[in-house]
Amino acid sequence: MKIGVAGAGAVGSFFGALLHQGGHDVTFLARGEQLEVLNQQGLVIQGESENIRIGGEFTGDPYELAQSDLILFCVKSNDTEQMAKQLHPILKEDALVITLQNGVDNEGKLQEIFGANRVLSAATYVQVSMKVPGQVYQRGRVKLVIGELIPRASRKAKKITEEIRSAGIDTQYSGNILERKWQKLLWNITFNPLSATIEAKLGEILDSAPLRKTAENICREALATVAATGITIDQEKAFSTIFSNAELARSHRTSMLQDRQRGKKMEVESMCGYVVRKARELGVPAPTLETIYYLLTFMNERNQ
Ligand SMILES: NC(=O)C1=CN([C@@H]2O[C@H](COP(=O)(O)OP(=O)(O)OC[C@H]3O[C@@H](n4cnc5c(N)ncnc54)[C@H](OP(=O)(O)O)[C@@H]3O)[C@@H](O)[C@H]2O)C=CC1
Ligand SMILES: CC(C)(CO)C(=O)C(=O)O
Repeated sequence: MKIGVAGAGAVGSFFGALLHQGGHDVTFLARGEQLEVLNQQGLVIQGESENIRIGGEFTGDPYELAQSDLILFCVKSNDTEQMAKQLHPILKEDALVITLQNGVDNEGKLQEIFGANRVLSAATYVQVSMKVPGQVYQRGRVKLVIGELIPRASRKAKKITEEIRSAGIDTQYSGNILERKWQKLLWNITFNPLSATIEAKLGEILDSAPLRKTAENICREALATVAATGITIDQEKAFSTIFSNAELARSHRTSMLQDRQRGKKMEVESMCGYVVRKARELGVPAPTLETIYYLLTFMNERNQ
């Protein structure tokens, strides 16, 4: 399959590299220093058990993705519309776009631009960061759960799941991907905004009584919001899974913390803003989350 990676940062470079290794023809769209280093040295993945270096096609020109059968959509959510509008006029009409992004609001934005039928979604389980350009540092489990957003695209989602699995990536199909993405969002909202506000790794949040209590409050508020949307989630089970999974990622700097430390705009709107607005709309009190949302919004504005 011809695959274009739209946004070869941590997630895009990592999954693009695995697909390249698995025999797919992958083109990585990058920019700035990242692109310069990729062109000079190739891409290095520093995994838990091995380091791999891959060559491949690295470009700053979106037209080089025009012949892709599949786009791995991996920019931060603040860049979703801009990247989608660049790609839409140049892609083949039957090319599919799969979002590996966190949150649950990129899907709708992509469907509006590419059409409902062409967009798939993935819940992305991986811990990756770019310590220096051209090098992705990966820890923890690697897994994708893929699904369609409208029932008539299920055949496409199953086919893509198979293609990605056959490249050696643990990949599952889900008939209810948005619920799965909400579950991932619950994890992210519990830790990403707090970790970015106080610049702490997950282990520090888990070990400090006041920080842990704050994370628990956020988690409870977000769980109540999800319940009010009508999605049925076992709240106690979800709560304990979120905190036990965090134990497995103690040394991870969340992607939002990475953005803060690199002076990049954080994904505040698609993560906190989205849930805060949903809570307000549904009459669910979410004071902790709302406060963190205001603090992060201030930080994003100050950095612009
Ligand atoms: N990091 C993680 O462990 C995980 C992240 N996620 C989610 O995955 C998504 C991607 O995260 P992550 O990979 O960490 O983010 P990164 O910032 O590392 O990657 C995004 C990349 O896209 C590039 N980009 C943006 N716009 C363009 C453009 N027009 N042309 C070329 N390149 C462009 C960015 O460049 P620049 O840096 O110049 O802006 C950056 O290199 C997010 O939604 C995140 O929440 C999900 C699971 C785990
Ligand atoms: C914490 C993690 C790695 C969970 O997959 C994540 O989604 C993020 O850093 O944004």
